[in-house]
Amino acid sequence: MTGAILVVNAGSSSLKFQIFGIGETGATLIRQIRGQMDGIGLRPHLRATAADGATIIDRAYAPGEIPDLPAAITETGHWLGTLEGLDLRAIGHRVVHGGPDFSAPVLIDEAVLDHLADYEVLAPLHQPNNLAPIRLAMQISPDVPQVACFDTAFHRDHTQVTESYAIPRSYYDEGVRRYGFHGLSYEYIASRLPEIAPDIAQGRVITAHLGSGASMCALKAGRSVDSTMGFTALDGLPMGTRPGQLDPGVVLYLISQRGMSADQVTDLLYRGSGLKALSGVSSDMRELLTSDAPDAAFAIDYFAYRCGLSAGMLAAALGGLDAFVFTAGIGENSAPIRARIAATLGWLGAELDPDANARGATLVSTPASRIALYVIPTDEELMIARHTLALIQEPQQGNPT
Ligand SMILES: Nc1ncnc2c1ncn2[C@@H]1O[C@H](COP(=O)(O)OP(=O)(O)O)[C@@H](O)[C@H]1O
Ligand SMILES: CC(=O)OP(=O)(O)O
Ligand SMILES: [Mg+2]
Repeated sequence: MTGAILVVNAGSSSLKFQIFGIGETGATLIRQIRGQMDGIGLRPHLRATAADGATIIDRAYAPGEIPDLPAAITETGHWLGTLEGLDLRAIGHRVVHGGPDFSAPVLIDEAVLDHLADYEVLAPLHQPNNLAPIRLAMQISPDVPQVACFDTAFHRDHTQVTESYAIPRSYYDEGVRRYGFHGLSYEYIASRLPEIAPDIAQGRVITAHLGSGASMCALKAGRSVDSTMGFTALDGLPMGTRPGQLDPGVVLYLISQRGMSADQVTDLLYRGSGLKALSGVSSDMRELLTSDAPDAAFAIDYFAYRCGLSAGMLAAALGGLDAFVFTAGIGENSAPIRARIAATLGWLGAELDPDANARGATLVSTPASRIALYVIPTDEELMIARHTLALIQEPQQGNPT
């Protein structure tokens, strides 16, 4: 082993991290530690396991101890600092928004960091949390190179028709575009498909990243051709606390008729909508599935219905569909939600195998299904580690700062 790479992935409801050893040849990554702090502000829990599955830490906190992501970053950073014998060669970070200027991973310096801070307004739930650990590491370990890997980068070869809004072109030129997010997850899934389903990897695949944030991506021969998210991570599918697709007229109404400020609308759309608002119970799909509240069932109906609509839209973008992949927290773990969504794909010829689905098999469709249905666990952290390793070995800062 020739040192290690720490990967940090700050999502909207969790802080995930992994440590990879770099193999002797410098070309391989060996997973050593995988962990996350989740339930932030609700039921905070820090867990980490070694490569053999042994628990290294399993600690629950009171909600007030870890009320938000910054507190999770501080606590997790403190715990990582107690690990002995860690020969860190680089830190790779998930950064949600790369805007128009970053279409590939980049080595971080002060100028890059300032540039990325400009995009905080475009991803208020994520970008500040993505940048905070970078600043912290710059202070603690200024000599360790840090790499930013973007959610938006994998989608950056979309055509201009896909990427545009029908508003004056000058807005496109200044960066108002449909970017799409969860790109590291989709890039990882695209890298797995040739191993899992070589016949399908070259075909038309919708991948549904259903977590606390949720989106779908249309993959053609492993490349992203469209996605449900846009300029920000608000568009598309309903999410834990975000509404998904919303007529912009609703925003105008909130401002002009309800007198809401930009901050109030931001808070409503990023933190006060989605499953949480519809159910009145929780933003967490696990809690909705076990709740007896009628509004929890309504929120699930809404989620499944909107997933079906988006799948239809992306199937049109692909000109047909060969496979559908479920991934992320809900997609990987919830058989009932997969069943609900698979039912919305019935018109395309999808047929779920209920036993395989209940078991959480990789292939969950029947042999007769015209569309193959897969469950593939995502690994954004491995994708980040791969990019980080590539960049520290051959630093090319192709992006402007
Ligand atoms: N067994 C499960 N059944 C239903 N939902 C689940 C299950 N396990 C996790 N989830 C859901 O996954 C979501 C979190 O997904 P995740 O991909 O970890 O999100 P993020 O990275 O955005 O924080 C939560 O809504 C959680 O309820
Ligand atoms: C972009 C986004 O919504 O990310 P997450 O799912 O981690 O909230
Ligand atoms: Mg996530």
